Amino acid sequence: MTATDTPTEAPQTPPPPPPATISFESNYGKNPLGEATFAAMCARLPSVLRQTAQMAWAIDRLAVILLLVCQVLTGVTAAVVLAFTARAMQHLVGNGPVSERLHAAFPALAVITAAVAVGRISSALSSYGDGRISPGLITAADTALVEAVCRVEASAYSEDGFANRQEAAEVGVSRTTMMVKDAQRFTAAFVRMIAASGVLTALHPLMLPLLLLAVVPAGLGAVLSARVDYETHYANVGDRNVRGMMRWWATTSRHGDEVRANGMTDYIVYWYRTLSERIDKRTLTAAPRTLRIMLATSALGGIFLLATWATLAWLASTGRLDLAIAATAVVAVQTSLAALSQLVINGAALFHTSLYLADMRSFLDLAAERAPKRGEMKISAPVEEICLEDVVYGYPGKERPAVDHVSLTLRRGEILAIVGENGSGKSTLSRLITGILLPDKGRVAWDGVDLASADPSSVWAHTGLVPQIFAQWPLRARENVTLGQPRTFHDDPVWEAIDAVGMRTAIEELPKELDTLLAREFFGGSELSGGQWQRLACSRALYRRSALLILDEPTSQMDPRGEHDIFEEIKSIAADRITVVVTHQLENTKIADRIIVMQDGRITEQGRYEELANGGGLFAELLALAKDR
Ligand SMILES: Nc1ncnc2c1ncn2[C@@H]1O[C@H](COP(=O)(O)OP(=O)(O)OP(=O)(O)O)[C@@H](O)[C@H]1O
Repeated sequence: MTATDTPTEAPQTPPPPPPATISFESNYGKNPLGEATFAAMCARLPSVLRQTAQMAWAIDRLAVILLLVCQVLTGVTAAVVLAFTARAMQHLVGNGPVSERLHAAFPALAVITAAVAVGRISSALSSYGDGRISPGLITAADTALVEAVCRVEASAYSEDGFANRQEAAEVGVSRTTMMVKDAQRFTAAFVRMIAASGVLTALHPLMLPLLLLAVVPAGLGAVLSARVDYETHYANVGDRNVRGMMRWWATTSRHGDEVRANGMTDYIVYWYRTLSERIDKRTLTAAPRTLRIMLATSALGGIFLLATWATLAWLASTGRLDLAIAATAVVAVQTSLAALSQLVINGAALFHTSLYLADMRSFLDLAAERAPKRGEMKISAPVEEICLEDVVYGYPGKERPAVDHVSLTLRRGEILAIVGENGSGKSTLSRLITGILLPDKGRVAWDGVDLASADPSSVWAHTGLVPQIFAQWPLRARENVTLGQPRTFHDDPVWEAIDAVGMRTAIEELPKELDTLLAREFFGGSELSGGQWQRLACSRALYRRSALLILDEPTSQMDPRGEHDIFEEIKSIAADRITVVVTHQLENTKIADRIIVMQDGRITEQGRYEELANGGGLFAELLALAKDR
């Protein structure tokens, strides 16, 4: 068929597959609310209030005091309004000319007006207090989450459910914004309710229980719908997490070419829509449940409210309640009703928020558990020897270890090359050498110090790593070199690292040289080519002048000159450090003092280039394949 031919019949192809169903069978696949009773859920409120208060106190004590004063004022003003309404009513519904009755009621009316004004001012001040606390609270929660994730042992990322719990915690962070507002509204309603119900009970002891019956169903409804809402959220966490990741990969300009030129757009859009519809479907199945709950509880509440008004009418019409008192009771019922409704609605909101915050807290606890607890031993430079003794490491959920009984000694001044086929364990071995991962069996020791008992930051103060997949930080060019290092007063060391990877001209051509933001997406930002980014990643590792330099496929995107420059630089600085190069470019291993060949997690050959090239093993075979073009 020629290029201009068109097929006469559309080929039969299966429809595109829907997104994979993500289900978690682990502990975290189970909704923690599944078996919680209504009473148990309500019992959470005091602890949520206490935690909110503690967190707010740590952010802004003055604002917390202001909020507390305002809550008390709200209650006092509500009580004053009701008490003086009763007094004013007695005058207003009494006998005599209207002007006289008004005159007699005037002082009480003035007090009511002043109390209402104070109530309004305290409510405005409450919003101000909340406004002062909330941003700090969100920042504290957000940074705590980012820090916790950055600090966990790298092995935690591979644990079942870790990413999903992180996603759930992210929702908790975004809900922090509601925390103070909900708590403040809840306590304000509580104080108002106490004040109003006190007055109401003084008017007639039967009124309050009836009112309570009228609003409790609404509270029950709000809590039960919050529970349904959370259940839906919980069921959707896995899908939402994958959708979020996919969204980033699909829409970031960095992968725009791959998406377009490989004709991926239609499938990605289909995938995204299908997954979103699956999430929507779960959300929609919750809607009738919520409706049923709301209708049933509203009906029940309505019946009790009718009973309250009927009782009031009966008390007044049978003379059991004075008319003036009955009129005040109407106001007190309205006030109590509003306060009680606010109490249950905000209580339910607080409960709702607390569910998400509990996820955040439990993730932070998990992250704290997974934070390195290795020991206090310090590593100091220069590092003379790194020794791996019968090291085994397997990723969670994998049957076969990625590194299997490896013993190896690296000495200062040596360049070690690690080669082997894909998946043979080269990167895992380098992660074990740097102490990013700790072995399941065996030990890795730097100058005799077992990394399992060494403070990891003291280890990483002496490492420089160029990983296979490196970050292109949206920072200035200078920070892309110095990131992770203390600042220097001048740029000479930065330029030195840039020269070492042959990037001087490219950086000088940037609009603001070292000050240029390396992110094309942002105004004033610039972009580097793939190879230039890789050179910059190498300069970042070289700049550290570390005792251990590990380069995992450092030149895969570089032109021959860049590759030559890097390897020359590696050779020239090798005497002071231990250098490890992981590479598939076997010619590059000529610079190594020793090459190890990995197969299925084990070292199967080692020696110098010439020995291995003529040794008739895997190295020789791979070399022959590389030359057979
Ligand atoms: N984070 C991870 N979680 C689970 N398994 C992993 C993880 N990283 C690697 N593996 C598995 O461990 C084995 C060794 O992987 P490793 O990345 O060390 O190989 P490699 O030799 O560096 O491969 P390549 O040449 O492709 O870079 C592989 O089977 C891989 O699937």
